[in-house]
Amino acid sequence: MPAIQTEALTKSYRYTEQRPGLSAAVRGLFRPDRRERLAVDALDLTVPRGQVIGLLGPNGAGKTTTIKMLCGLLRPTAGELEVLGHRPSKRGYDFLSRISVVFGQKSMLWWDVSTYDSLLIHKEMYALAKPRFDQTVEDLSNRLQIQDILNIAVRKLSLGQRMRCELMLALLHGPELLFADEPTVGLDVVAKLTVRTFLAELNRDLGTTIVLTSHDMNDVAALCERIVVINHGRPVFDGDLPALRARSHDGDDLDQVMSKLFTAQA
Ligand SMILES: Nc1ncnc2c1ncn2[C@@H]1O[C@H](COP(=O)(O)OP(=O)(O)OP(=O)(O)O)[C@@H](O)[C@H]1O
Repeated sequence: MPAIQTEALTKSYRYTEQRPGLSAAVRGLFRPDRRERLAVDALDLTVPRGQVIGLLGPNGAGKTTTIKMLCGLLRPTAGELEVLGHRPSKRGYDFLSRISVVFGQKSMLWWDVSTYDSLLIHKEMYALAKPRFDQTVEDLSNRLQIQDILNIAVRKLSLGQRMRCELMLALLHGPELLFADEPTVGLDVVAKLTVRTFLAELNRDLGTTIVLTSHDMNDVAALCERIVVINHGRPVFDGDLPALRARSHDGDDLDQVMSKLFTAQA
């Protein structure tokens, strides 16, 4: 059974267009201008277990929407979806204890308490036994080099420190599948390298399946054995790094290859 299997997975958002100006805003109260935006358009995707896949695309391509459906945070509008043999939107305990998600742009840590306190809350949520909890905390904090900052309030951490703590919290319960949505956004080169090395080791040592989104092609080149590029919610490329590089002409670097891929399909 693959880690992820989708068939014609579709999500459209309904929203109300806000018109500029006071009188238009008042008119809008009585006659709202309802619109629909197709964010993910009949996506077919199969991800085998143990794969590190890069889900790439321009801003607004539908990457975050796809990830939110895969982890059950959003209900699809249409299509079929199975993740680790489960229907994600049911949000069953067995499913939730086998996956995890980390967002570079959104914190899952409690802001006013230390990372260690957040870890203790997750220990209870996932019913982890004390010896396993202690062992995992020691192992992950060594790998992420955060032993010294576990007891500091999260709001006092730098972005790079917080991101490493986010990863630790996300992985405390030993998920088989990790969704990492822009985990290196805003990080300096040293912090980016630490996160990349950590994710590579996680996949190599524990066989964790990883779905990564990133706008940094160095992350993708270092980590992803497979790259799926989506635009307007549809795949426009599915292959490995050499196949992506093979699209390079006149010495284009990977950013230029991606840029051409985005605009050609727009
Ligand atoms: N709650 C919402 N209501 C209406 N439209 C939405 C909503 N959330 C996302 N969208 C739209 O859906 C499309 C896909 O958005 P999504 O956030 O999935 O893109 P993305 O590929 O993750 O972009 P980025 O790289 O900028 O994070 C965009 O056009 C966005 O404006």
